[in-house]
Amino acid sequence: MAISAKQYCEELYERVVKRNACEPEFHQAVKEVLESLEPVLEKHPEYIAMGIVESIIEPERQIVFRVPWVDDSGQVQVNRGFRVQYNSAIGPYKGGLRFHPSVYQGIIKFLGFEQTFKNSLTGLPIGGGKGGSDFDPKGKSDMEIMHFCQSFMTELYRHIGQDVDVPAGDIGVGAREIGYMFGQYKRIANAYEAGVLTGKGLTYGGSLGRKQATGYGLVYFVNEMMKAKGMSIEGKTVLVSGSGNVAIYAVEKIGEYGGKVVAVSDSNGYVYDANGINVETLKQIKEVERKRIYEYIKYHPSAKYYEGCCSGIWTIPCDIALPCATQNEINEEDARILVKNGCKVVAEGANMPTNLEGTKVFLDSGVLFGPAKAANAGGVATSALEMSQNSMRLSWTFEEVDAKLKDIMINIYKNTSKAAAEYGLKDNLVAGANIAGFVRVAEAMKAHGVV
Ligand SMILES: NC(=O)C1=CN([C@@H]2O[C@H](COP(=O)(O)OP(=O)(O)OC[C@H]3O[C@@H](n4cnc5c(N)ncnc54)[C@H](OP(=O)(O)O)[C@@H]3O)[C@@H](O)[C@H]2O)C=CC1
Ligand SMILES: O=C(O)CCC(=O)C(=O)O
Repeated sequence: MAISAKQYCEELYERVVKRNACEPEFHQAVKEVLESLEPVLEKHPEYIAMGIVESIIEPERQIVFRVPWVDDSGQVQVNRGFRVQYNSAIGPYKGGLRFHPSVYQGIIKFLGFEQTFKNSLTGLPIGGGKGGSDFDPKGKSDMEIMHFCQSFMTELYRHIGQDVDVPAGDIGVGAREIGYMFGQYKRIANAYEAGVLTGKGLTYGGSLGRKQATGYGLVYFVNEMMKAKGMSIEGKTVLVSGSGNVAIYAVEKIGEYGGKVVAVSDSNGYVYDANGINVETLKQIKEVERKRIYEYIKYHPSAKYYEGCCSGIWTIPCDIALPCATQNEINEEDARILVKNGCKVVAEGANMPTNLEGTKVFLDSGVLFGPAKAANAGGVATSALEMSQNSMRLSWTFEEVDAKLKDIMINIYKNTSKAAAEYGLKDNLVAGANIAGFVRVAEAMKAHGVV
């Protein structure tokens, strides 16, 4: 007798844990997806019979490499580099590079796995991938960053290409790092292949609007979620964790919609400004000076700085919470405090910032919850728009890119809520995003046969 979808998913999850030991973030990401897919697999047993679920969990290729470089004191340093080419059913592998000391195989795998579903949700032809290194950019000189990026690309270049695998930025990787890596790629490959990386500078093939896209897209998604329930961002109090690329442009767009962000953070602490976080100050400190968030109170002495990582920010009463720093920054207790203090909307700018228990608290409490795969997909979607412009050798205006981004986020909201409702899970956008993201990739894999 055939086993039920539930039993299949439970047994598969056990095998995943065994085969990928000591990778808790990866297990967490897989568990959430398998739980969401149970009703789909009941209705479509062919996905089990054809091994689609098992295949989608297994990366197509995992590359691990040595990254030697020389620091400013002449000392040789050796880091580890990763690229996980997760799934190419619907397009070339696509996803960012993360430079952070916490990076190891399990982090890159969870990110690559989630990226596959996210990229599918954008409706654009991009497969899933992710990479990075345990290199810590903090406190490094510009020369050290350049030497590291060049060494990283000296190995990575042989695995990527504009029709093969297209990396971009993530934590610790912005336009500066992409610039150094692009320069090294061009030199080694002896080709001006503009579409090999995205998030490029505007003078050499970058797209207007890419820098803003993840944060802006997140707020477009929040706006759609709230509009559908007769609510609006205007006049709402908002918390944004992190103070990097995603956080800065989420703060900016919330302000444009009439909301007030009262706190932002970094891994050392958070700043509370009852007058509303000043986004120009934030850009000055983080994008120009590359300093810590406590510098904010030097510009705005009435604001307060609280030392300590990372839950403190979630104790501030708010209407909307936007976690935009890193994985598992909201646990069950943080979620309970947010709900108790009146938070009605949570949308994930970071990847997997809420753990499984925290997510359950939000869903059970009727909080409008926008999961990362859907809510932060605006960044990679705009990367795909950058690839299109590179292929056409054209540049769209900021307004053109931003209008396309907005349409994409509106469609992601529609498709995730429709998929949730179709399987009797109305308003559960976690399930909706996993289901809608899965089905598109699964159908392509089915068409390709066992490959
Ligand atoms: N950039 C993009 O286009 C996209 C990014 N994302 C996700 O958004 C999140 C933020 O990325 P992005 O803004 O690009 O990265 P940045 O490097 O620009 O900023 C990261 C921010 O998060 C904080 N942070 C990072 N790690 C930790 C940690 N372990 N504990 C506490 N705070 C931490 C950083 O503080 P500190 O400086 O102290 O380390 C910093 O304020 C990530 O989860 C990323 O995967 C998702 C989609 C697209
Ligand atoms: O723009 C990209 O290709 C990747 C963005 C990213 O890393 C993400 O969506 O998590």
